[in-house]
Amino acid sequence: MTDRLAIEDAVRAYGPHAGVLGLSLTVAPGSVQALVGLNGAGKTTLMRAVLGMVRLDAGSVLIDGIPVGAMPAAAWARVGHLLDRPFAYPELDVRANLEVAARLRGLPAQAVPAAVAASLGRMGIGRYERVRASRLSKGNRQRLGLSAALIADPDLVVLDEPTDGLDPAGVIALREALRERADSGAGVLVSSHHLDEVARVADRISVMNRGRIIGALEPAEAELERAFFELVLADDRRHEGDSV
Ligand SMILES: Nc1ncnc2c1ncn2[C@@H]1O[C@H](COP(=O)(O)OP(=O)(O)OP(=O)(O)O)[C@@H](O)[C@H]1O
Repeated sequence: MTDRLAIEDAVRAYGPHAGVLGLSLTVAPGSVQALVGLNGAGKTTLMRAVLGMVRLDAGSVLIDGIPVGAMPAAAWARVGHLLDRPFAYPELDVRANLEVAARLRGLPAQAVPAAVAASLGRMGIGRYERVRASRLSKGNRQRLGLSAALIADPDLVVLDEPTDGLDPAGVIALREALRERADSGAGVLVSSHHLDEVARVADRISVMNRGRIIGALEPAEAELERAFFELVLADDRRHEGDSV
C-alpha cells in the first residue's frame, strides 16, 4: 500500500545543527505519526517541506506517491494542514470561513452545507458560527483553523502543535477528529510538545533533535518524559564540542 507520506533523506539545512538534516519518515494510511522535539529541533521546517513551503536541499517528499513539487491542485485539496497561526478571513464569520475553506478544498457547492455543519459540530464552534473570525478568542481561532483543515476529510493531515491554545475540551475534540480521520484511512502527521497528549492519539512517536530523528517512544510507555530526555541528552552528548 502506498504511504500517505514518504520522506526520504530530506535535507533543508540552516546550519550544522539547524533545519532538517537527513531525515526519513513514513506515514501509512490509517496511522497517526507524532513528532516530538525541543524548540528548534526542526519539526516546523520538516512540515514546511512536506507542504512544499520550503524547497529541500536534498532528498524527497512524496504524498500518496507523488513528489510534492509535481502535485496537481486536486491532490493538494486532499491535504489538510495547519502551521503557524491559523488562517482565517478576519471579516468573515466562522460559517463563511468554513464555506470558503470547503470550496477551496474542492467540495462541490451542494456538499458544502453538510460539511460545514459537521465541521462546526466536530470542533464545538457551532455557537460562534455568526461571529467574525477577528473577534474569536485564541482557542476558538485555533478550533476554526483546525475545522478548516479537516473540513474536506483529507487523506493526509499535517498539523504543527495543533493543541496550542486549546482548552481540554478542544484537545479531546481534536484527538477524536484525528482518530476518526486515521480510522477512515488517512495518514496524520502531528507535532507537539505535550508527550502525554500525543501518546493518547499517536500510533508512533518519533523524537527529533538537531534536525534528525533520533529514536522513537512507545505510546504506552509509563515514563515518556524520562525516555524522551534520555534520547535527547544522549544525542546532545554525542554532539558535544560540535560547532553550533
Ligand atoms: N528560515 C530560516 N532561516 C534560518 N534558520 C531557520 C529558518 N527556519 C528555521 N530555522 C532554524 O532551524 C531550526 C529548526 O527550526 P524549526 O522551527 O523547524 O524548529 P521546531 O522544532 O519547529 O521548533 P519549535 O518547537 O520551537 O517550534 C532552528 O534552529 C531555527 O532557528
